[in-house]
Amino acid sequence: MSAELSITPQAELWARYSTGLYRNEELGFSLDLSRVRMSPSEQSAIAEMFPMAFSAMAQLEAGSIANKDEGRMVGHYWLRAPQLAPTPELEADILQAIFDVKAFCQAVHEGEIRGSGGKFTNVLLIGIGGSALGPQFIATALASSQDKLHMSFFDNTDPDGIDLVLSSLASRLATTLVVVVSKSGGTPETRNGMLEAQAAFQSAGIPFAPQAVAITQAGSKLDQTAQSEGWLKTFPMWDWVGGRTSVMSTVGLVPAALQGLDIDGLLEGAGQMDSLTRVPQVKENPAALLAMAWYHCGQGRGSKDMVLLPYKDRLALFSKYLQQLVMESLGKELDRKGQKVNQGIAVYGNKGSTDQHAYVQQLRDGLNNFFATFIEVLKDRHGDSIEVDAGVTSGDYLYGFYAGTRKALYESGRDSITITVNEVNAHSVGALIALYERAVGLYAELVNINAYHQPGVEAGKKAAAQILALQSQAVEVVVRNKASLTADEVAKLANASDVESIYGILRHLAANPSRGIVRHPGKTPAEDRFGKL
Ligand SMILES: O=P(O)(O)OC[C@H]1O[C@](O)(CO)[C@@H](O)[C@@H]1O
Repeated sequence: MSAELSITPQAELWARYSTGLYRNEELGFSLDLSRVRMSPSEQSAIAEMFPMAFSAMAQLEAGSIANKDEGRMVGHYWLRAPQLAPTPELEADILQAIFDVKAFCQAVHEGEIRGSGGKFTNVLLIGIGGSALGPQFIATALASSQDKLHMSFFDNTDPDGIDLVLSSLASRLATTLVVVVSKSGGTPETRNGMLEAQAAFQSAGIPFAPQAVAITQAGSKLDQTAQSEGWLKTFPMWDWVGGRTSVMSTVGLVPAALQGLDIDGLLEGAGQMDSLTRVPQVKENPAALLAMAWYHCGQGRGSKDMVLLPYKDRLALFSKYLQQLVMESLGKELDRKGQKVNQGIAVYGNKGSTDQHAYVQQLRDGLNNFFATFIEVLKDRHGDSIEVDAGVTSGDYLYGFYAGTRKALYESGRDSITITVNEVNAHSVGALIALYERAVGLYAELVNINAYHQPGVEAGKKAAAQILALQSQAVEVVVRNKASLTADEVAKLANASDVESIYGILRHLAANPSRGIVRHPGKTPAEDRFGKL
């Protein structure tokens, strides 16, 4: 057999890897698509769609109304390149906000701004979705023993979860700075968290307002509350920054700076990646390469899930962060022509090698309905490692498990992407965030959807409001009646048809004695009776 036909798979893969690897030495970043089975003709076919995507992205950065459904610009790239903002006023606003964040946090760190108990020791951030996920991801990814303030989060309206955080803050409330984050200023979960925090401060006899910061749009309900109650500080959010792309705005910069993290590094890393992903050639643009691989793997319909496997504990929250960034951006019913497409890419993952002892079994041998994205971090740790075997460290094992899993998946016909960074630091975290923000934006152009609105979440919010309205009707009926009633009887007396919702509401209330409702179990839910406690 002639030499050129005797290429072994390893030699062929090595050739594919080394010729196709996208690398940027300055950022210490590389992107490997060699384990995505995509022929040159398939790549060319997808690449033909990119000039339109690059042009749309350029218009977006120039200030077009890229979010047509909400009539808004999409300006998260300007947060790390203010000079790109479409007006001098916006540029000035961005620069002023960064200046104010630094000045405020310096005053907190130096004790010029203090709590009733002295210098601040803790931050309690209250937010949800993009108003919490970005701050949580960065706080975890960049945490160190040098942190200036300890970070805690309310990111849900779960009383038990709130109690758990409050108990960890117990003796330190007097030196805890509360940062309430809500772009709309009206998200119920965040409002509830704020009220719970205020109640905790009140029962501890600590004034809340002097230790409270709001990050929200001017004029929002939260802004009005902060102004009327005389909170310590407010920072602006702008309508041209979406919640899931807000981490480089005050939403992420305030908590990161309070923690003592390098916010300039975050912004610089993101800005450097933005420059790379602005290049209008697919092969020279890491975000375009990523979007092309997503499109190929899922045939432009998200038919395969994106499994995130960072082999670094610090990056464990990245998959949760990307779930919102990717799925709230791409998970849409209609495309921009109004056609029903039910688009999206499902995202899940945690970290390697941990996940090899959880679901990698199915990835290797089960349903081939995914593509993996490995994130390899070259630097093992600060300082030296012990040897766990002769000449082998735990970091060698982590590398071996990554490389082995990548090989095992490829050999069983599963595609994977590998992103490699030298180490996890503010620059590389900023760059990773920016990479995915751009890849989502470019991919959305390929499938012609608006990546910047979220109509689907409004449905859930409206339904929740209906349930709460039903609750007050049901309670009023139960309290008014001496005899206990079945859910069906309550529904009839409340002129409500949704018996099951009434049952669920009353069963939940009865499980929490302080609510004054008791459940007398019958043989079936229909026979359960509810009365006053
Ligand atoms: O910052 P807000 O307005 O409280 O919204 C929180 C989150 O809720 C959503 O609006 C809907 O999930 C997200 O887009 C956003 O990040």
